[in-house]
Amino acid sequence: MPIRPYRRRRSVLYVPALNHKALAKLPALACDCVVIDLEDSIAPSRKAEARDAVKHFFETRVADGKEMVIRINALSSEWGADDLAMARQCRPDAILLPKVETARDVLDANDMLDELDARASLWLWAMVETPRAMLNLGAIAALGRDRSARLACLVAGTNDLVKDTGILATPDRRYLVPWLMQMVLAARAGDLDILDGVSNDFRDLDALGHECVEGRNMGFDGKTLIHPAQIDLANNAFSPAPAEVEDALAIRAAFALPDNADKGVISLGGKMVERLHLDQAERLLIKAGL
Ligand SMILES: CC(C)(COP(=O)(O)OP(=O)(O)OC[C@H]1O[C@@H](n2cnc3c(N)ncnc32)[C@H](O)[C@@H]1OP(=O)(O)O)[C@@H](O)C(=O)NCCC(=O)NCCSC(=O)C[C@H](O)C(=O)O
Ligand SMILES: [Mg+2]
Repeated sequence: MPIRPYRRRRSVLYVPALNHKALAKLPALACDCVVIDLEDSIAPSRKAEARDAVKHFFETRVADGKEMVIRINALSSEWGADDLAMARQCRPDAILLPKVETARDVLDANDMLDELDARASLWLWAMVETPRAMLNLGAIAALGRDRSARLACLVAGTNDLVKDTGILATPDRRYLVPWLMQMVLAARAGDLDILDGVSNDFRDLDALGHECVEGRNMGFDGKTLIHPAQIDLANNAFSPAPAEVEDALAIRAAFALPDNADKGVISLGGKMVERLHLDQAERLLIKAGL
Protein backbone atom coordinates (compact mmCIF):
# COMPACT_ATOMS: atom_id res chain seq x y z
CA MET A 1 0.00 0.00 0.00
CA PRO A 2 1.15 3.59 -0.56
CA ILE A 3 1.99 5.87 2.38
CA ARG A 4 -1.28 7.12 3.84
CA PRO A 5 -1.61 10.82 3.06
CA TYR A 6 -2.84 12.95 5.95
CA ARG A 7 -6.24 14.48 5.10
CA ARG A 8 -8.23 17.14 6.92
CA ARG A 9 -11.37 15.46 8.22
CA ARG A 10 -12.91 18.16 10.39
CA SER A 11 -16.43 17.77 8.97
CA VAL A 12 -17.58 14.46 7.52
CA LEU A 13 -21.13 14.60 6.18
CA TYR A 14 -23.34 11.55 5.72
CA VAL A 15 -25.75 11.67 2.77
CA PRO A 16 -28.33 8.96 2.11
CA ALA A 17 -27.67 7.47 -1.33
CA LEU A 18 -31.30 8.01 -2.35
CA ASN A 19 -31.55 11.66 -1.32
CA HIS A 20 -30.99 13.11 -4.80
CA LYS A 21 -31.61 16.67 -3.66
CA ALA A 22 -28.96 16.38 -0.96
CA LEU A 23 -26.48 14.77 -3.36
CA ALA A 24 -26.95 17.67 -5.78
CA LYS A 25 -26.17 20.11 -2.98
CA LEU A 26 -22.76 18.66 -2.17
CA PRO A 27 -20.54 20.83 -4.43
CA ALA A 28 -21.79 23.93 -2.61
CA LEU A 29 -21.03 22.58 0.87
CA ALA A 30 -17.83 23.26 2.81
CA CYS A 31 -17.42 19.86 4.45
CA ASP A 32 -14.02 18.16 4.15
CA CYS A 33 -15.46 14.75 3.42
CA VAL A 34 -18.71 13.11 2.31
CA VAL A 35 -19.94 9.62 3.22
CA ILE A 36 -22.60 8.37 0.81
CA ASP A 37 -24.68 5.96 2.83
CA LEU A 38 -26.09 2.65 1.66
CA GLU A 39 -26.67 1.32 5.17
CA ASP A 40 -29.02 2.57 7.85
CA SER A 41 -30.52 5.50 5.93
CA ILE A 42 -31.76 3.17 3.16
CA ALA A 43 -34.80 0.92 3.63
CA PRO A 44 -34.16 -2.81 2.97
CA SER A 45 -36.59 -2.77 0.03
CA ARG A 46 -34.54 -0.07 -1.76
CA LYS A 47 -30.95 -1.32 -1.38
CA ALA A 48 -30.49 -2.22 -5.07
CA GLU A 49 -31.95 1.10 -6.18
CA ALA A 50 -29.57 2.91 -3.82
CA ARG A 51 -26.59 1.02 -5.23
CA ASP A 52 -27.57 2.17 -8.73
CA ALA A 53 -27.91 5.75 -7.50
CA VAL A 54 -24.39 5.71 -6.04
CA LYS A 55 -22.99 4.33 -9.29
CA HIS A 56 -24.74 7.07 -11.26
CA PHE A 57 -23.58 9.74 -8.82
CA PHE A 58 -19.91 8.77 -9.19
CA GLU A 59 -20.19 8.45 -12.97
CA THR A 60 -21.53 11.97 -13.35
CA ARG A 61 -19.97 13.99 -10.50
CA VAL A 62 -17.32 16.62 -11.04
CA ALA A 63 -14.49 16.18 -8.53
CA ASP A 64 -14.22 19.16 -6.17
CA GLY A 65 -11.42 18.13 -3.81
CA LYS A 66 -13.65 16.63 -1.12
CA GLU A 67 -12.70 13.23 0.18
CA MET A 68 -15.41 10.77 -0.96
CA VAL A 69 -16.37 7.67 1.02
CA ILE A 70 -19.10 5.07 0.48
CA ARG A 71 -20.65 3.34 3.49
CA ILE A 72 -21.72 -0.13 2.41
CA ASN A 73 -23.93 -2.61 4.25
CA ALA A 74 -22.21 -5.12 6.52
CA LEU A 75 -20.52 -7.92 4.58
CA SER A 76 -22.51 -10.38 6.72
CA SER A 77 -25.75 -8.93 5.27
CA GLU A 78 -27.37 -10.00 2.01
CA TRP A 79 -26.32 -6.70 0.38
CA GLY A 80 -22.71 -6.33 1.57
CA ALA A 81 -20.82 -8.19 -1.18
CA ASP A 82 -22.71 -6.46 -4.02
CA ASP A 83 -22.21 -3.09 -2.33
CA LEU A 84 -18.48 -3.68 -2.00
CA ALA A 85 -18.11 -4.69 -5.65
CA MET A 86 -20.06 -1.64 -6.82
CA ALA A 87 -18.25 0.73 -4.44
CA ARG A 88 -14.83 -0.34 -5.62
CA GLN A 89 -15.86 0.44 -9.23
CA CYS A 90 -16.79 4.00 -8.21
CA ARG A 91 -13.18 4.72 -7.19
CA PRO A 92 -14.00 6.56 -3.94
CA ASP A 93 -11.20 7.45 -1.54
CA ALA A 94 -12.44 4.90 0.99
CA ILE A 95 -15.15 2.38 1.78
CA LEU A 96 -16.68 2.58 5.26
CA LEU A 97 -17.54 -0.76 6.86
CA PRO A 98 -20.42 -0.65 9.37
CA LYS A 99 -20.92 -3.01 12.32
CA VAL A 100 -17.30 -4.17 12.31
CA GLU A 101 -16.89 -6.53 15.25
CA THR A 102 -13.46 -8.11 14.82
CA ALA A 103 -10.20 -7.50 12.97
CA ARG A 104 -11.22 -10.44 10.76
CA ASP A 105 -14.18 -8.39 9.45
CA VAL A 106 -11.77 -5.76 8.12
CA LEU A 107 -9.40 -8.39 6.73
CA ASP A 108 -12.30 -10.11 4.92
CA ALA A 109 -13.22 -6.84 3.19
CA ASN A 110 -9.58 -6.32 2.33
CA ASP A 111 -9.29 -9.83 0.87
CA MET A 112 -12.42 -9.25 -1.23
CA LEU A 113 -10.98 -6.00 -2.57
CA ASP A 114 -7.72 -7.73 -3.43
CA GLU A 115 -9.69 -10.43 -5.29
CA LEU A 116 -11.56 -7.69 -7.17
CA ASP A 117 -8.19 -6.17 -8.03
CA ALA A 118 -9.06 -2.85 -6.38
CA ARG A 119 -6.52 -0.08 -6.72
CA ALA A 120 -3.89 0.28 -4.00
CA SER A 121 -5.02 3.68 -2.76
CA LEU A 122 -8.58 2.56 -1.95
CA TRP A 123 -8.72 2.69 1.86
CA LEU A 124 -11.04 1.04 4.36
CA TRP A 125 -12.67 2.86 7.27
CA ALA A 126 -14.35 0.97 10.10
CA MET A 127 -17.31 1.93 12.27
CA VAL A 128 -16.89 1.23 15.98
CA GLU A 129 -20.50 0.81 17.07
CA THR A 130 -21.07 -2.55 18.69
CA PRO A 131 -20.17 -3.96 22.12
CA ARG A 132 -18.00 -6.62 20.45
CA ALA A 133 -16.11 -3.96 18.50
CA MET A 134 -15.38 -2.19 21.78
CA LEU A 135 -14.00 -5.40 23.28
CA ASN A 136 -11.91 -6.10 20.16
CA LEU A 137 -10.82 -2.51 19.64
CA GLY A 138 -7.09 -3.09 20.17
CA ALA A 139 -6.92 -5.83 17.53
CA ILE A 140 -9.01 -3.87 15.06
CA ALA A 141 -6.95 -0.69 15.46
CA ALA A 142 -3.66 -2.61 15.28
CA LEU A 143 -4.45 -3.25 11.60
CA GLY A 144 -3.61 0.41 11.02
CA ARG A 145 0.07 -0.46 11.43
CA ASP A 146 -0.17 -3.14 8.73
CA ARG A 147 -0.36 -1.07 5.55
CA SER A 148 -1.54 -4.08 3.52
CA ALA A 149 -4.79 -4.12 5.54
CA ARG A 150 -5.88 -0.77 4.01
CA LEU A 151 -7.37 0.50 7.29
CA ALA A 152 -7.09 4.30 7.55
CA CYS A 153 -9.77 5.61 9.90
CA LEU A 154 -12.16 4.61 12.69
CA VAL A 155 -15.62 6.19 13.04
CA ALA A 156 -17.64 6.21 16.26
CA GLY A 157 -21.20 4.97 15.76
CA THR A 158 -22.78 6.38 18.87
CA ASN A 159 -26.40 5.67 17.92
CA ASP A 160 -25.77 1.96 17.53
CA LEU A 161 -23.65 1.87 20.69
CA VAL A 162 -26.47 3.44 22.67
CA LYS A 163 -28.96 1.01 21.13
CA ASP A 164 -26.88 -2.13 21.66
CA THR A 165 -25.68 -1.39 25.19
CA GLY A 166 -28.80 0.14 26.68
CA ILE A 167 -26.98 3.14 28.15
CA LEU A 168 -28.88 6.38 28.51
CA ALA A 169 -28.09 8.96 25.82
CA THR A 170 -27.64 12.15 27.85
CA PRO A 171 -26.81 15.59 26.42
CA ASP A 172 -23.35 15.51 28.03
CA ARG A 173 -22.69 11.98 26.68
CA ARG A 174 -21.43 10.98 30.12
CA TYR A 175 -21.94 7.23 29.60
CA LEU A 176 -20.40 7.29 26.13
CA VAL A 177 -17.30 9.30 26.96
CA PRO A 178 -15.26 6.42 28.47
CA TRP A 179 -15.76 4.39 25.28
CA LEU A 180 -15.05 7.38 23.05
CA MET A 181 -11.75 7.92 24.89
CA GLN A 182 -10.87 4.25 24.39
CA MET A 183 -11.52 4.68 20.67
CA VAL A 184 -9.14 7.65 20.50
CA LEU A 185 -6.44 5.73 22.37
CA ALA A 186 -6.81 2.66 20.14
CA ALA A 187 -6.77 4.76 16.98
CA ARG A 188 -3.55 6.47 18.02
CA ALA A 189 -1.97 3.14 18.93
CA GLY A 190 -2.82 1.96 15.41
CA ASP A 191 -1.71 5.21 13.74
CA LEU A 192 -5.28 5.77 12.54
CA ASP A 193 -7.52 8.79 12.27
CA ILE A 194 -10.66 8.80 14.42
CA LEU A 195 -13.97 10.60 13.91
CA ASP A 196 -16.57 11.41 16.55
CA GLY A 197 -20.20 10.24 16.22
CA VAL A 198 -23.18 12.24 14.96
CA SER A 199 -25.39 14.69 16.80
CA ASN A 200 -28.96 13.72 15.86
CA ASP A 201 -30.71 16.97 16.83
CA PHE A 202 -29.57 18.99 13.84
CA ARG A 203 -31.55 22.05 14.88
CA ASP A 204 -29.73 22.32 18.24
CA LEU A 205 -26.52 24.00 17.18
CA ASP A 206 -25.56 24.90 20.77
CA ALA A 207 -25.49 21.23 21.67
CA LEU A 208 -23.51 20.46 18.53
CA GLY A 209 -21.02 23.22 19.35
CA HIS A 210 -20.38 21.68 22.77
CA GLU A 211 -19.99 18.21 21.29
CA CYS A 212 -17.52 19.48 18.69
CA VAL A 213 -15.35 21.21 21.29
CA GLU A 214 -15.56 18.16 23.55
CA GLY A 215 -14.64 15.88 20.64
CA ARG A 216 -11.67 18.02 19.71
CA ASN A 217 -10.48 18.12 23.33
CA MET A 218 -10.80 14.33 23.53
CA GLY A 219 -8.45 14.02 20.56
CA PHE A 220 -10.80 13.27 17.67
CA ASP A 221 -9.74 14.44 14.20
CA GLY A 222 -13.23 15.55 13.22
CA LYS A 223 -16.94 14.95 13.59
CA THR A 224 -19.40 12.98 11.53
CA LEU A 225 -22.45 15.06 10.60
CA ILE A 226 -25.94 14.52 9.23
CA HIS A 227 -27.00 17.99 8.08
CA PRO A 228 -25.37 20.91 6.20
CA ALA A 229 -26.21 23.29 9.06
CA GLN A 230 -23.66 21.42 11.19
CA ILE A 231 -20.65 21.91 8.91
CA ASP A 232 -19.38 25.34 9.96
CA LEU A 233 -19.35 24.49 13.66
CA ALA A 234 -17.32 21.35 13.05
CA ASN A 235 -14.88 23.13 10.75
CA ASN A 236 -14.33 25.83 13.35
CA ALA A 237 -13.96 23.49 16.31
CA PHE A 238 -11.52 21.14 14.60
CA SER A 239 -9.36 23.86 13.03
CA PRO A 240 -6.34 24.87 15.11
CA ALA A 241 -6.67 28.29 16.81
CA PRO A 242 -4.52 31.16 15.41
CA ALA A 243 -2.28 31.14 18.52
CA GLU A 244 -1.67 27.39 18.09
CA VAL A 245 -0.71 27.93 14.45
CA GLU A 246 1.66 30.74 15.45
CA ASP A 247 3.37 28.51 18.06
CA ALA A 248 3.67 25.66 15.56
CA LEU A 249 5.22 27.93 12.94
CA ALA A 250 7.72 29.22 15.54
CA ILE A 251 8.72 25.63 16.42
CA ARG A 252 9.15 24.74 12.75
CA ALA A 253 11.26 27.87 12.17
CA ALA A 254 13.41 27.25 15.26
CA PHE A 255 14.30 23.68 14.28
CA ALA A 256 15.06 24.85 10.73
CA LEU A 257 17.87 27.12 12.01
CA PRO A 258 21.33 25.72 11.13
CA ASP A 259 22.38 26.02 14.80
CA ASN A 260 19.58 23.65 15.82
CA ALA A 261 19.99 21.12 13.01
CA ASP A 262 21.55 18.45 15.26
CA LYS A 263 19.77 19.32 18.50
CA GLY A 264 17.09 17.16 20.07
CA VAL A 265 15.93 19.80 22.53
CA ILE A 266 15.96 23.59 22.37
CA SER A 267 14.69 26.50 24.41
CA LEU A 268 11.97 28.58 22.76
CA GLY A 269 10.24 31.51 24.47
CA GLY A 270 11.30 30.20 27.88
CA LYS A 271 9.97 26.69 27.24
CA MET A 272 11.61 23.35 26.53
CA VAL A 273 10.83 22.20 22.99
CA GLU A 274 11.81 18.74 21.76
CA ARG A 275 11.57 17.08 18.37
CA LEU A 276 8.35 15.40 19.46
CA HIS A 277 6.92 18.93 19.63
CA LEU A 278 8.13 19.50 16.08
CA ASP A 279 6.17 16.40 14.97
CA GLN A 280 3.12 17.69 16.82
CA ALA A 281 3.56 21.13 15.21
CA GLU A 282 3.83 19.66 11.71
CA ARG A 283 0.59 17.69 12.19
CA LEU A 284 -1.19 20.77 13.48
CA LEU A 285 0.01 22.81 10.49
CA ILE A 286 -1.43 20.21 8.11
CA LYS A 287 -4.74 20.44 10.00
CA ALA A 288 -4.55 24.21 9.51
CA GLY A 289 -4.05 23.65 5.80
CA LEU A 290 -0.44 25.01 5.87
C1 LIG B 1 -32.02 14.38 9.00
C2 LIG B 1 -32.56 14.64 7.63
C3 LIG B 1 -33.55 13.53 7.25
C4 LIG B 1 -33.29 15.98 7.61
O1 LIG B 1 -33.67 16.24 6.28
P1 LIG B 1 -34.59 17.46 5.88
O2 LIG B 1 -35.84 17.42 6.69
O3 LIG B 1 -34.74 17.44 4.39
O4 LIG B 1 -33.75 18.72 6.33
P2 LIG B 1 -33.88 20.20 5.88
O5 LIG B 1 -35.22 20.48 5.31
O6 LIG B 1 -33.45 21.05 7.02
O7 LIG B 1 -32.77 20.31 4.73
C5 LIG B 1 -32.38 21.58 4.24
C6 LIG B 1 -31.63 21.39 2.94
O8 LIG B 1 -30.43 20.65 3.16
C7 LIG B 1 -30.42 19.45 2.39
N1 LIG B 1 -29.84 18.38 3.22
C8 LIG B 1 -30.36 17.83 4.31
N2 LIG B 1 -29.54 16.89 4.80
C9 LIG B 1 -28.48 16.86 3.95
C10 LIG B 1 -27.30 16.08 3.93
N3 LIG B 1 -27.07 15.12 4.86
N4 LIG B 1 -26.42 16.33 2.97
C11 LIG B 1 -26.64 17.27 2.01
N5 LIG B 1 -27.77 18.04 1.98
C12 LIG B 1 -28.67 17.82 2.94
C13 LIG B 1 -31.87 19.18 2.07
O9 LIG B 1 -31.96 18.43 0.90
C14 LIG B 1 -32.43 20.59 1.91
O10 LIG B 1 -32.06 21.06 0.65
P3 LIG B 1 -32.87 22.27 -0.08
O11 LIG B 1 -34.32 21.91 -0.01
O12 LIG B 1 -32.32 22.31 -1.47
O13 LIG B 1 -32.55 23.52 0.70
C15 LIG B 1 -31.39 14.72 6.60
O14 LIG B 1 -30.58 15.78 6.98
C16 LIG B 1 -30.61 13.44 6.43
O15 LIG B 1 -31.07 12.52 5.78
N6 LIG B 1 -29.37 13.38 6.96
C17 LIG B 1 -28.47 12.27 6.80
C18 LIG B 1 -29.00 11.01 7.46
C19 LIG B 1 -28.05 9.85 7.32
O16 LIG B 1 -27.29 9.78 6.39
N7 LIG B 1 -28.10 8.90 8.28
C20 LIG B 1 -27.18 7.79 8.30
C21 LIG B 1 -25.86 8.16 8.84
S1 LIG B 1 -25.82 8.56 10.55
C22 LIG B 1 -25.44 7.06 11.29
O17 LIG B 1 -25.88 6.06 10.80
C23 LIG B 1 -24.53 7.10 12.47
C24 LIG B 1 -23.96 5.80 13.00
O18 LIG B 1 -24.00 4.68 12.19
C25 LIG B 1 -24.42 5.52 14.38
O19 LIG B 1 -24.72 4.36 14.71
O20 LIG B 1 -24.45 6.46 15.17
MG1 LIG C 1 -24.63 2.91 13.05
